[in-house]
Amino acid sequence: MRPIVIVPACTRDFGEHPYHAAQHKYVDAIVLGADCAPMILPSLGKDLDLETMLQLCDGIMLTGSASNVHPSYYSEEVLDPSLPQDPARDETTLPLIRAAVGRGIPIIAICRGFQEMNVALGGSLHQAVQLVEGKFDHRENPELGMDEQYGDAHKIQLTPGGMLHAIVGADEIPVNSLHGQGVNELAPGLVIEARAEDGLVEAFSVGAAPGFTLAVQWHPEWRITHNPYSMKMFGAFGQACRDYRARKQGRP
Ligand SMILES: N[C@@H](CCC(=O)NCCCC(=O)O)C(=O)O
Repeated sequence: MRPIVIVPACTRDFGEHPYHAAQHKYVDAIVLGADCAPMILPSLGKDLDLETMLQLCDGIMLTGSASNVHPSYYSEEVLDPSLPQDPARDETTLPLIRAAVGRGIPIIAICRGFQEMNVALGGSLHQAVQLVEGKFDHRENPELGMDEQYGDAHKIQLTPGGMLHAIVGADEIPVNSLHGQGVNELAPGLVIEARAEDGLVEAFSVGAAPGFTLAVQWHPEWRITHNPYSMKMFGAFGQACRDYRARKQGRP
């Protein structure tokens, strides 16, 4: 039996009907990279039976999304109302993150998921990184094809001696970049695992968490089997989920 990894959905309207949706590349990475069983979790917010979901799962993946975490969660007004939001996803993931970290449930978080973790644990975001003095524009060019949009965009420097440095086995790696927002104030207790060349935090872990936690701003799920660094990251996450499941079942 493979460990179950829950994937909180984005809410989207397809025609007249609202859906709970997750992109294929994320759930595919859980299978191909972590050798776990993905299960998309409807973002029901306060109506979600959080306890049942936490009992059921052996890991959590927080995906990217074009939508932004609502800035009211870090006491700011919306800077650009034309950008998409997903309140139902916020209401689902932010309490889920806090509960899961406390229980040691393994978490891998990507892009929006990375930003959700920082906000859920008490941090804040730059709502438009490109407007911050000294920071690059980290957004993708939407006029390019997908392979170019998800291609290498810049390098990141991994924190020497850090968890991600140990997993990846390199001091510096190239990453893609498809985000307009980014970490401003890092939440208390988060450990920086990588920074971009402009100093922006690109990866962190939760220092005191009893379980595996890895949050990254880029997209390791993209064509995961073609990227050895991504396969190492997801491999470590998958092993953490297997270990968590074994402990839950009282096995060594
Ligand atoms: N909206 C946030 C997060 C950006 C993000 O997750 N981009 C990926 C969207 C498409 C995908 O899931 O691959 C921001 O703009 O910073």
